[in-house]
Amino acid sequence: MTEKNVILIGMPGAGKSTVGVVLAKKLGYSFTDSDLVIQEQTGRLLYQLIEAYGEEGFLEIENKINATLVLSGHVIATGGSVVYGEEAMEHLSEIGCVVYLKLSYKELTERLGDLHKRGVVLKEGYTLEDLYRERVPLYEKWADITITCDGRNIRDIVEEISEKYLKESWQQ
Ligand SMILES: Nc1ncnc2c1ncn2[C@@H]1O[C@H](COP(=O)(O)OP(=O)(O)O)[C@@H](O)[C@H]1O
Ligand SMILES: O=C(O)C1=C[C@@H](OP(=O)(O)O)[C@@H](O)[C@H](O)C1
Ligand SMILES: [Mg+2]
Repeated sequence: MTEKNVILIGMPGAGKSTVGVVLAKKLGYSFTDSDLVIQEQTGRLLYQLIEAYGEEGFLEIENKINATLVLSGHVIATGGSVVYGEEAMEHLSEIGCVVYLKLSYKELTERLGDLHKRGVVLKEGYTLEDLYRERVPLYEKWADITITCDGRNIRDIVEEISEKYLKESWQQ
């Protein structure tokens, strides 16, 4: 690994975007949210992309944009569906330390509102539980560090990530 970045992955609602900005401040890094990069590069909102190109089309766009991010010294909050993109995940693993924000199914259901309003990529007939079961093995596969977030506040989570990241010398 030649670049120093922290990449946050996990289910929608796990806290990637909110934790990411606080972590960036603590590490003295910049902050990038892949979802916003997608919106900037396409000139459309995420739900508009899903409407226009369908879920598969959105995943292709997400894969391509994340696979071509050129960043160093950033905390990168990804979108929850990025783990379906093989090229994206290979690239992100190359440019930094991948941190999985793990949240139990129970706490996730309490935190998330209407999934469709949130723009979650959900195949026809899929429940949140199906999605959780399908994705957890992917998050686990790509994680360099896993942080259990249940019942914990943001400051606490940021503290644990930065401690583990700095200890493992990922930043060199
Ligand atoms: N540790 C936490 N405890 C309680 N609420 C949290 C925590 N982390 C995030 N949240 C809340 O959960 C919601 C989803 O967070 P967000 O950062 O958008 O998640 P993601 O980017 O992973 O989808 C937000 O309303 C946020 O304030
Ligand atoms: O998990 C998903 O299917 C998605 C999560 C969203 O990001 P967050 O994980 O930040 O909510 C966003 O990328 C898109 O709407 C799809
Ligand atoms: Mg987010």
